[in-house]
Amino acid sequence: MTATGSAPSQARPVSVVPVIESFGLRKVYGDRVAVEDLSLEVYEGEVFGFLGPNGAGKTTSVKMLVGLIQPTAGTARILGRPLGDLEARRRIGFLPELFRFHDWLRGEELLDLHGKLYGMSREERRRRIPEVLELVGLAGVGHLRVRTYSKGMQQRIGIAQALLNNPRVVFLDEPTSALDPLGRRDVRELILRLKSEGVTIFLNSHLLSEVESVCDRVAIVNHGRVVATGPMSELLSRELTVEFRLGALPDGVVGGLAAYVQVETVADGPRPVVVARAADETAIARAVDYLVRAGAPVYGVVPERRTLEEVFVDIVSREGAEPR
Ligand SMILES: Nc1ncnc2c1ncn2[C@@H]1O[C@H](COP(=O)(O)OP(=O)(O)OP(=O)(O)O)[C@@H](O)[C@H]1O
Repeated sequence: MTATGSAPSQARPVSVVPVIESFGLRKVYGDRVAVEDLSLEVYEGEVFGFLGPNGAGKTTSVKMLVGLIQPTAGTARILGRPLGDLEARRRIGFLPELFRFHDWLRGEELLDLHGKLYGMSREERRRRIPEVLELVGLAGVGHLRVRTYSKGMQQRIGIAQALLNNPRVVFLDEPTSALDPLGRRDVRELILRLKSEGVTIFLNSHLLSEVESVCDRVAIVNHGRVVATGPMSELLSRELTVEFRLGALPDGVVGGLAAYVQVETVADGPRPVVVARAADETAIARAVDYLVRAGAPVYGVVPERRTLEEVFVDIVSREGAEPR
């Protein structure tokens, strides 16, 4: 996807103006609770990752937020307006999961149809359609029928459709599932470019390395409720494993470490190595301070960097994630 205009930038500070606010959203189908209790806030200009195991209620949540289905209970505000508000819907872009296109249409015709549905004038559509085709890397193939597109091209035209109305907030449900690694990189760049323009992105994806590289904050949902949320850096620095490389230890020093971290293994010797679990980075700093005060030479402190995937698996398996 060629990014026209300015280069992607992550430098723009994320504001604290809430663009999406939900309060106890709930959706029940018959006797099945699809979403139990969804409460979250997403701020203007951030890339927000919405994660969870299969059946956790992600798609149902997104459908409620974009006004496609009615919640059974709870409320939400998008761009400061109530759910389903037409003014807000005009400024929302949405790429549904497994979107099925009118594949007999040409790419440009499909976008024209969606432009009409958004209420865009003929003039606006004529100007904007080539722009979004260029943005998603489909310039020059808009005249071909969608049925002749590869899966990756179909996903790109879906993203073009979601950006057609110059949205202020875009919901992307699995936007890269059909894309090859180059296509994924393109979408990542496009997301960062949109963010640099102040657009808020709500990203639903199972590709956790991708989420890790692009999201400012995330929420992990399980059984239809948020079980963890926060800035990406905070989530990744929770419950770290850390290795303390020490010198000759005065008696009882390792026992005293337990006040700061959970000691897992101690390898004795002239240079003892203590491996411990720490609640966060502050706990590591306190443990180091304690060691120094207790007269233990500290030669190294090596925190093990956790991936989002490890954090996700830890949180969800602790919660229990039976398929639903
Ligand atoms: N229209 C529906 N009628 C009945 N049950 C539904 C309906 N839509 C979703 N569900 C159920 O609600 C639960 C949540 O589904 P949802 O599609 O929101 O999960 P998800 O987190 O998006 O899953 P995935 O990651 O597999 O896409 C599931 O148990 C699903 O079977």
